[in-house]
Formats: sequence, structure tokens, C-alpha cells
Amino acid sequence: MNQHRDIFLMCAPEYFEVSYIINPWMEGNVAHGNRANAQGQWQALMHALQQVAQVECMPAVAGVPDMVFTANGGLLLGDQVVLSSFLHVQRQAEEAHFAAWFAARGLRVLHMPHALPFEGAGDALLDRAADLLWFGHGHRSDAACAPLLAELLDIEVQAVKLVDPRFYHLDTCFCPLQGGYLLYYPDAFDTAAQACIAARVPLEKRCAVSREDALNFACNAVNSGEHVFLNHASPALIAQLQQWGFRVHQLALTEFMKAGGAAKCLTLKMNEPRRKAGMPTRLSDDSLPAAAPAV
Ligand SMILES: NC(=O)NCCC[C@H](N)C(=O)O
Repeated sequence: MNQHRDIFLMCAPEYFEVSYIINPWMEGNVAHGNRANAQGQWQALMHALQQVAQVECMPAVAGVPDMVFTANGGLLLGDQVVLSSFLHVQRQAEEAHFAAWFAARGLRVLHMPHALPFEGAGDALLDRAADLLWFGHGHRSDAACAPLLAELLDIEVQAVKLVDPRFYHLDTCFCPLQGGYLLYYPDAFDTAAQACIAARVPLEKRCAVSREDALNFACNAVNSGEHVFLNHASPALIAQLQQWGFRVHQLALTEFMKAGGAAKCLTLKMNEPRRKAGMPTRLSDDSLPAAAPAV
């Protein structure tokens, strides 16, 4: 097996449902989900990912329906993971389950100061081409996390403010891709953040997606090598991605959109080297945790 395959953590939707409202997508959807459909959609995503990457599964737990969104469990870099501390009480019980799983997986679990909301890889996205961590705040994660993440993980952090409640996590409207490319929805950001993104990512490498694509969760994409997995993309967006050399895989994730998530939120990348290849490191330990058996 190719040992450089990406490894993604998923959690089966055994107990997934919309049973409370903590984002605008959930409004009107309480008890309107179809778990059998959700299971089918989740399986299809897992099987598609398994064609190009490895998938690990953590056990689902009754009473925490949003734990299916593993991206929100923490932010992983090298052998460390910064555990999330959820803004909403409805998700806070997930923290202990993620912490136990990460520790058993051999990761060093780091904590944000008590009571500082931080929602993991939902709001903190690595841009490997620039060796940069993009950090979204304004809805869930607290802006004060940015310098703490830089210190804890020894990485440059670029904070960007989110302003549209429908795009409440950075990964709903921003997706760094291999090679320094970027999909994003500019209107989800304040003007300072829009200017910052434009200054840091060259025009030819950045695609401002349409409102329609954004609302179809096109930015909530999983990228593994040349592959991009997403709920739905317009022909224009598919053409752009293909022109950049990507292969687009559309997988309906409509059951999860009722809770405000899609492909990217349903995964957490488990092998993120501390530095991109060839970059000097200020830290001595560049090791990665051992992989658990694939499912
Ligand atoms: N955007 C994400 O990273 N995750 C989706 C989380 C959905 C969940 N219902 C929430 O509002 O926290």
C-alpha cells in the first residue's frame, strides 16, 4: 500500500439526527432527517475516500448526534492535536470522547485555556503550500485563539473574520487545495479578511465560488492529492477545478446539510506532517503518530 496515503477520521451516523438548533441550517430540520438516507450518503462518501485514501472510524456515541462531524473534534498537526472546546453546550459532551480517542491513537492532546471556544479543523485550515494556518472567528471560535494556536503549534496563523451566520465555520466557505489553490466564498468574510485572502493567494490560484455553489457546500470539500470530494458543484466550478488538474467527485450529502455540514466536516485528516517537505523545522520532533488499522 502507498504509505503516503492520506488518513481521514470519520464517525458513523448511527445516532445522527437534528435534535437542536445551533446554526441556521438546522432551523426547520429538527426531527426531519432520514437516518437511513444519512447512513447511505455517509457510506458512499467513505467508500469514495477509500479509493484514494485510508479511513479510520471512531465509535459513535448516543446523545451526541453532531459527533459525526469529526472535523470539529480538534486540530491536528504532527503528533499533536489541539482539542476543541465547543461554544454550544449541545456539543460539549463530544470533547471527552474525542480526547479519549485521540489519546488512544497516540496523539499528544493539547488544550485551549478553559472557556475559550475553539472548534478544531472546522475553523482552522492548514495551507500546506504556504505553511500557514488559516483561522476563522466571528461565530464559533474565539479570535483570542489565533496567537495561542501559533504558540502551541509553532506555525504562522492568519486570522480571518466570518460575517454570515450561514457560513459559521471557516470550512463552510474556504478550502485550501493541494498546490496552493483555494476555493472560497468572499461574502462570508469581512472586508479586511477578503483583502487579506486576495493579498496572500495569487489571483490565478484562487476561485471565488458563486453564492449557489457556496450554499451547496462546494467549499466544504475534502482534498486528497488530485481528488476533490464535495456535495455538489456547478459546471463552471467543476471546469475550474479540472483546469487546475483536480478530479471532482460529487456525492450527495443533503442529510448532513440539514445539520449544517457536508464532506469536509465529516472528516478529520489524521496525517498532517508538522512541516511541509523540505521546509526547515524549528522543532526537533517531526514524527507522525502510527496509523490505526483501516476500516
Ligand atoms: N462545518 C463543520 O465543520 N461542521 C458542521 C457542524 C454542524 C453542527 N450541527 C454544528 O452546528 O456544530
